[in-house]
Amino acid sequence: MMTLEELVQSLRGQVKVLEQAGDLRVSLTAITDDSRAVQAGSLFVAVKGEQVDGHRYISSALASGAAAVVMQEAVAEVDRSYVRVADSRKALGYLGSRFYGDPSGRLRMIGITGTNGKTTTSYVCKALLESIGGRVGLIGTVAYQIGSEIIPASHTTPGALELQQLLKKMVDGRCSAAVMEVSSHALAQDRVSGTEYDVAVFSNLTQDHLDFHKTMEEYFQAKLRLFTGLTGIQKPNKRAIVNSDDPSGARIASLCAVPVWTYGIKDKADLRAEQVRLSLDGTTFMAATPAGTFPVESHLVGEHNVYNMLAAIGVALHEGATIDQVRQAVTRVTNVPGRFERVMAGQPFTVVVDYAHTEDALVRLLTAAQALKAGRIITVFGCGGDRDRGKRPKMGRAAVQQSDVVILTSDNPRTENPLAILDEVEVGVRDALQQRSHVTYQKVADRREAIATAMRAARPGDMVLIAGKGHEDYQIIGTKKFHFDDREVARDAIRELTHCA
Ligand SMILES: CC(=O)N[C@H]1[C@@H](OP(=O)(O)OP(=O)(O)OC[C@H]2O[C@@H](n3ccc(=O)[nH]c3=O)[C@H](O)[C@@H]2O)O[C@H](CO)[C@@H](O)[C@@H]1O[C@H](C)C(=O)N[C@@H](C)C(=O)N[C@H](CCC(=O)O)C(=O)O
Ligand SMILES: Nc1ncnc2c1ncn2[C@@H]1O[C@H](COP(=O)(O)OP(=O)(O)OP(=O)(O)O)[C@@H](O)[C@H]1O
Ligand SMILES: N[C@H](CCC[C@H](N)C(=O)O)C(=O)O
Ligand SMILES: [Mg+2]
Repeated sequence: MMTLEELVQSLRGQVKVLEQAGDLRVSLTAITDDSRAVQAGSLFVAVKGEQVDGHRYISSALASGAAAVVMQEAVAEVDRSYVRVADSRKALGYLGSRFYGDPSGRLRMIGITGTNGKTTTSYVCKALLESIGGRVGLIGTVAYQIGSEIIPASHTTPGALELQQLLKKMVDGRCSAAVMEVSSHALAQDRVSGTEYDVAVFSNLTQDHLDFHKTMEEYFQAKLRLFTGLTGIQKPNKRAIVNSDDPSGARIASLCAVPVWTYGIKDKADLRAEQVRLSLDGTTFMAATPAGTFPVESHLVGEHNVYNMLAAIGVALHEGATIDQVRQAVTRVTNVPGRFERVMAGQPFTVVVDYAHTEDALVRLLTAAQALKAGRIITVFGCGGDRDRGKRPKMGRAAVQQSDVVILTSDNPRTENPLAILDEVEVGVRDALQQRSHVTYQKVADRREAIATAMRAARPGDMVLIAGKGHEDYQIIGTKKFHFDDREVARDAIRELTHCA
């Protein structure tokens, strides 16, 4: 058990303590920022959220037996020990880290940020680091993994306390390193305060999440925090690994005060891919790195994955992997769930499920498909509700620009009217159709029906791309989650074809 005094020491130099009252030696059994989870002896941290203000729940937390409160606002009715700080959301991560034994200080911590490529890079990174020896934990969009334990992910980057709990589990589970995706939401909301990274990776920055960040500059500044945050950390041998083919990457490299390795294909980067050969079964290239130049053979498809591999190779080399370890481990990565995942059910055409849900991702997916296709490209996609509306027409345009058949459908409509979302995507579709009038276009709001329509339209040699939901095994309509898996639905639709034939 820990006292409030011990916990508050973790804020020193990080978050200003404005006021304290009561006995700070009070022992705390748990820590939470959710009044509904308070038990006798808990510390309740009142956080101002995006939806509600946690200070409103202080009385309820006290009624449930909270032993102490950390808060930002002066609240009159607190009759227990309390500490008032300048920023309770930022404090939450530091307090959590201390409560769970500063786990990030006991692991090699790899943080990966950027609009696209984080999940893929994290999977490759985990495989590469495991080749050095030792267990490697993983936190990201698809799942949280601690050894053989796999916890379905609620967020790409969990909330501050859940994150510290997971990292503690990794320490307890004798992991030597943790690879994690760090979303821009997490950086903006201080979910990773108190987490000390050894290596930070930047993949790229293109439009997404402008519902939350408002401008691209604000979005960039959120990503940048992962890199400027490295400076204040005491760990030895820190490094930033940054895609210098992306203009924002070059900017991050110039603003980062720790040693940097750049990576890229176009640029004269520290880690470079040369002689890239793409095929539907995988990719080969020569990796020119600070440790030497060597051939890489991978099952991952598309040029965008060359970037993801270079980033992961950079991390592994920095962490001490040998070239042989890297080469063997890269080849062992067969597939990242829902990323260019082939569905093979005996059909005479190619079916790919992919998580492209931004304009740039869709362009990269279609570019890969264009280079590898034998017949036409049939693209089924939509855009998520309650998310950045600005990306909708752009994705519509991108789909038409590189497909032969476009079937516009629903992604996760959430609380929006699905048809209204389609209308917004359609603005871009119609715009691009003016130049590409040969493209066949349909709108099928029901995703299952849209996938079946694509399968019926496919001829031998065609490539059907089902984009946007990747590994997701659900569809969110309104506030309800229904079971829905593009891969399963595609397989069912193919089976229907053979039944009807
Ligand atoms: C917009 C957003 O990011 N919101 C996140 C945010 O919640 P919030 O600030 O809105 O919290 P709130 O509901 O206002 O509550 C404020 C405080 O009051 C407390 N409270 C609330 C009610 C109550 O009865 N008692 C109580 O004490 C809450 O526990 C909280 O401490 O902080 C929460 C905890 O960290 C997150 O769960 C929540 O994610 C929401 C559900 C979400 O959908 N987020 C998505 C957009 C997201 O985070 N996505 C990113 C990026 C995805 C990617 O690109 O890969 C991700 O990392 O997943
Ligand atoms: N390096 C890359 N650059 C651009 N697009 C990419 C890159 N890597 C993958 N993509 C595309 O983006 C999609 C999402 O990739 P991935 O899941 O690895 O990224 P992410 O950053 O984790 O995404 P999210 O933030 O949604 O979790 C892929 O399915 C692919 O279409
Ligand atoms: N982490 C991303 C995932 C989007 C996936 C897409 N299927 C959607 O629902 O929009 C987000 O929450 O914006
Ligand atoms: Mg991800």
